Amino acid sequence: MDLQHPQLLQSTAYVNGQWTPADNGTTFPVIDPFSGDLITQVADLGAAETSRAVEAAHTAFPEWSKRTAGDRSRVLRRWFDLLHEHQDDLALVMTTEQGKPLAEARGEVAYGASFIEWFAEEGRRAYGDVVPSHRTDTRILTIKQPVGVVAAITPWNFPVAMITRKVAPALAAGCTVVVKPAEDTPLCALALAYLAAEAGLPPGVLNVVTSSRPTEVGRILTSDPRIRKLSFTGSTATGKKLMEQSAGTLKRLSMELGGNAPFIVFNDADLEGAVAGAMVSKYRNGGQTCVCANRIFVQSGIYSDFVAALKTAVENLQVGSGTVAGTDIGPLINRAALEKVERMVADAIDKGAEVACGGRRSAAGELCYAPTLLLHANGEMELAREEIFGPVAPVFRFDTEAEVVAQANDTPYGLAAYFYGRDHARIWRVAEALEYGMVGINTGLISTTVAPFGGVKESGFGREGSKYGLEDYLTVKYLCWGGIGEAL
Ligand SMILES: NC(=O)c1ccc[n+]([C@@H]2O[C@H](COP(=O)([O-])OP(=O)(O)OC[C@H]3O[C@@H](n4cnc5c(N)ncnc54)[C@H](O)[C@@H]3O)[C@@H](O)[C@H]2O)c1
Ligand SMILES: O=C[C@H](O)CS(=O)(=O)O
Repeated sequence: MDLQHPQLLQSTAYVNGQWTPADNGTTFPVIDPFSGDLITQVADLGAAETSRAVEAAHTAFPEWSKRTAGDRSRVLRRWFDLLHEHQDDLALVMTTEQGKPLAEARGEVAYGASFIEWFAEEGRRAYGDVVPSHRTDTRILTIKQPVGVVAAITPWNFPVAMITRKVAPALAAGCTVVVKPAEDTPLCALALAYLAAEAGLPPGVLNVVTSSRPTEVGRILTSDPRIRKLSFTGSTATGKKLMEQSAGTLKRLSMELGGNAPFIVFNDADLEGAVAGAMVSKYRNGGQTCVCANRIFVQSGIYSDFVAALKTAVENLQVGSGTVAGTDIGPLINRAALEKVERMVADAIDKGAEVACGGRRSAAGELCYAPTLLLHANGEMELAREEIFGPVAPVFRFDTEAEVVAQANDTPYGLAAYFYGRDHARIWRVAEALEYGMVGINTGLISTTVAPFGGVKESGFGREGSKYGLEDYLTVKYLCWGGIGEAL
């Protein structure tokens, strides 16, 4: 990997300000999903090392939490600047370990950095209240205090942004953090830790535990009483397990889980805009995002024109190495992901889907899947019930507003939904009727640090980004000040 700053490529965990190998020296491989080549071996930490990382965060908490919000903000601001200074290197690390095209990787670095900038500012406005008292001899106040030591467990699909979206508000609030990144993509997490240290973050405030044994590490992070909050981004199945494991020590939780996004196109939609929105929502990161359009519902009156235009756009997507300019779709993250996509497409075809294009592996690379458009999709298909997490767009046809809203809501998930239409009354009706945490109206791209990101139902709870994101890392303390007596 040809980095301008090779020291960004670390291969040991980061604990208490030290680059730390596993106690027994074991490592696990990090593989380039496009070439299949070994990038590097990374320290494979277990329970004992994880407990020491928790100890480090616990020890660092008093000093970090007592700093002024302004001091913490200045460190975060330097970290933000360093991410931009090293954007190209960070993007190359990301594309090499995760596979997304470099242009998307650069975009993710900027997106991830935006959470650091945002919460560097938000952290300075953790205001309390002075409350009109219920007694003349008593004064009532509230103050905001950091929740304590935070564990963050993050996925492979956005290996920078999913970490900064948690770590930035946590640090801004005065918390300290232990991060366990996904085993497929630990290198971005280690590069972020390197730059955080360069920014002046004290030892123990941010710790990164790399491991190929998430269950073993998770057991420590969910059971250690010194961890007061767990923030998790990943599949709903894993989120449920972690929630159960956290009950024993009653941890605060944020759960950013799986999705099954409907993308609805009404007859009066702007056709060109709807096609562009479907493309960005479906095929960003090769379809490996939690807010990807997972079911595309098209009203009968616009169906033929929309499908024809969408097919042309899908057929124009370029599949290949993320490091090659012009690539739109990189490899899937691993073989299991490829086999899951293949299984879901085969199931859909068995249940009546017609392949308009794609529907097969791509010759561009071992883990590449051809951008796919499936017609005549129906609710019996597995891809209608579970997130595909691949470059496959199933199209469902509908006739009425009531029918499509019912179909869109017929899922345990509730993360993101999208619809295109121009009738203002219908926009209000549908936006309010969709059971999702986030709704894109005439847009397929909704993710931004200024807005609250999160879901309902089995897509989780808590919000990341926005003015709400800091609250997940704060507690509200009520002060009841008596004995004041009457004015002299
Ligand atoms: N809602 C969101 O903001 C959001 C964002 C990105 C991804 N996701 C979801 O994440 C999923 C894809 O990511 P993934 O495949 O990495 O999910 P995953 O649940 O398999 O893994 C996520 C993280 O959890 C860890 N993990 C897995 N099992 C664990 C266990 N038993 N104990 C402790 N840690 C464990 C993994 O090592 C990884 O770090 C999709 O469902 C996607 O929708 C959601
Ligand atoms: O996978 C979903 C992440 O939240 C990525 S993004 O925030 O939608 O870019």
